[in-house]
Amino acid sequence: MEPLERLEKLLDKEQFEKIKAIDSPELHAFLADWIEWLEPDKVFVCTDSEEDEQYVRWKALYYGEEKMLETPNHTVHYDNYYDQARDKANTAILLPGGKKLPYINTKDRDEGLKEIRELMRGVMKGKELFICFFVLGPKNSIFTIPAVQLTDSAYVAHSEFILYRKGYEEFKRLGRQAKFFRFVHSAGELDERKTSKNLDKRRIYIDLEDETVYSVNTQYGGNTIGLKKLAFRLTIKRAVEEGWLSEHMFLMRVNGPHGRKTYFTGAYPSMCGKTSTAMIPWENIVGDDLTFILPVNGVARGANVEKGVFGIIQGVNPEDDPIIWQVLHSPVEIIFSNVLVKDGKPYWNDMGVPIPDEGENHSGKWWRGKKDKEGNEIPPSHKNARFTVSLEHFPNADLEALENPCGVEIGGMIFGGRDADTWPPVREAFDWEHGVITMGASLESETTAATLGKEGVRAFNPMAILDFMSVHLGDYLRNYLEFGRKLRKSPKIFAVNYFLRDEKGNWLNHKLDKAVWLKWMELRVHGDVDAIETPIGYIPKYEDLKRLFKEVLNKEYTREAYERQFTIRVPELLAKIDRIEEIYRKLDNVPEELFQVLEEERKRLLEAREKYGDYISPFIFEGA
Ligand SMILES: Nc1nc2c(ncn2[C@@H]2O[C@H](COP(=O)(O)OP(=O)(O)OP(=O)(O)O)[C@@H](O)[C@H]2O)c(=O)[nH]1
Ligand SMILES: O=C([O-])CC(=O)C(=O)O
Ligand SMILES: [Mn+2]
Repeated sequence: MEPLERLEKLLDKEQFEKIKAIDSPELHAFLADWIEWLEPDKVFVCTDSEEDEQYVRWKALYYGEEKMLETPNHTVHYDNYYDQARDKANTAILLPGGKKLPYINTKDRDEGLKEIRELMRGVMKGKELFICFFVLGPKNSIFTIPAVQLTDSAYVAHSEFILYRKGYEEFKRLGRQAKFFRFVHSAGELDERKTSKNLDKRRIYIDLEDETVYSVNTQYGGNTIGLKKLAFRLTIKRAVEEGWLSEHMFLMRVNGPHGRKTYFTGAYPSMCGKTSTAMIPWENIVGDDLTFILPVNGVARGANVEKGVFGIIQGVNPEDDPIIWQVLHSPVEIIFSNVLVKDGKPYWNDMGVPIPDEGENHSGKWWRGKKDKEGNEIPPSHKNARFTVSLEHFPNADLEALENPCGVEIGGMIFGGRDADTWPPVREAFDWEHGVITMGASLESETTAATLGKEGVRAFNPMAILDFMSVHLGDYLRNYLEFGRKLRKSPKIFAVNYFLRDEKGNWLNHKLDKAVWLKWMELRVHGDVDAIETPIGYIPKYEDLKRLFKEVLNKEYTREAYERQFTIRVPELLAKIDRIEEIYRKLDNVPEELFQVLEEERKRLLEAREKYGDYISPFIFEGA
């Protein structure tokens, strides 16, 4: 039977008409196959109408995946206590013939497909299937990629309406031309709290060949929201094949002197400051997690893949994050996940106001001192608890940049991670290659609660993207290096480190100091200030930072603080180069210039040590 005929039998008339309006036999076949396989009781097809979106919102409440909070338009969603973060161990890239790729969890494609299909057979019996259409990137633009999501979780569909641009009309417009991504998700069997039950059978499999991702027995957004980190694996591959960049980066506007607007991207691993940076007062946010960068007439132009924020809520407080705080306390549409709720109000760790001693949270009924099965005390909210909200509600969102079908010109690209003792707070690369290799490709960061497993372990994480990598690292880096060469004017590359500590473990910087680093980088993009040349790149001059600290934060910045933060730590830097080189030596197919650039940096550090010792004050380089 033809797919459309099968669909006519599977769907009620109204839903069938919505599908039939899209002229795509490929889509019809995909839908017919999967609806027959998943066996939902009911199917709902979402168009771009407000009515259909409203239906999904309501179903999330009706099925108990979300509950209303006191403030209108606010809801709370819980994931299973053991389903609070991305599950790296059970996420795999499917590759034909059991091919392996370094640093990537791979699985034989046939085996993986067989396994996941088995797990999904009839999994939606008794449930409703939502079929949703979205696009990645701004609509009708050089960045746009259409995607269809099948899910039995109204929470997942609801989250996607907040986070992505609607795509039903785009599917209709493109018809057979659409080269679309597909996502098939089922939360699986649910427990009485409406959280996924069969976590031992949690699987997330990415099929690059069919550009399809399957996810089952999980609800946590990072494992389930197709257009977010699942699509990301697919776009990384497309980008490498087509010569552009798909990155784990925020996109923001830094406001320079006399109304000058300069756009920056920043790649930091999960829970390492992308949202906090893009949301910093004084500047404007375009995106906080995923950016596409295309070469357009010799210029790097970037666009936010998304239109909303799935942000970490722990630590959001009125002083450090006034804008997020304000939005979270206004009656706009927000899903809070895995927070503490008491009398209809959400609470989270380190929110800077008193938190009740009991309520409901990700562990069920909660009271202070409650322990989990492992004997660990359960905090009020999970460390990876999040809020989901559209960017349009943020007073600091640069909506023009967000919707620009040509994206915005990127002036600077920043790399950073959790690094207690090696990199200075901010520095600028000598050039594209130097930045890509010694900053991006050499990124290391301590692990966080955004993934299941141990926290605080220093880990190699090139471009903050390793968790999502879907191609050989060598091919990825070669594409990066070539990308810069295609440009008339390549963005300047910078590295930041917000997480330096002293011997006692205290932070060397305040959370808002990044505002100063951003202003300095903006000036550097336009050559407005000089800098000090060191073996690892250019660092700011004390006088410039002193002035900026005063102007931006109204703070005195002492020579002692500067010297401590910007000391060039030669032993740590050399040890890092050794670690990174060793990693890349073990891989085949790494661009040769990576080793040259690392070797040059090592030589500069050794020469400096010869002259000035292990720990070199920035004032020494300034005088040299
Ligand atoms: N010490 C310190 N902590 C910071 C700083 N900036 C951000 N953080 C902390 O870093 C954590 C997460 O930061 P986010 O900005 O939400 O992380 P993200 O990079 O957007 O993460 P994902 O959404 O997981 O990709 C929060 O717990 C912040 O409190 C800083 O300058 N200093
Ligand atoms: O994908 C997620 O779960 C949230 C996120 O941004 C990340 O972990 O980088
Ligand atoms: Mn992220």
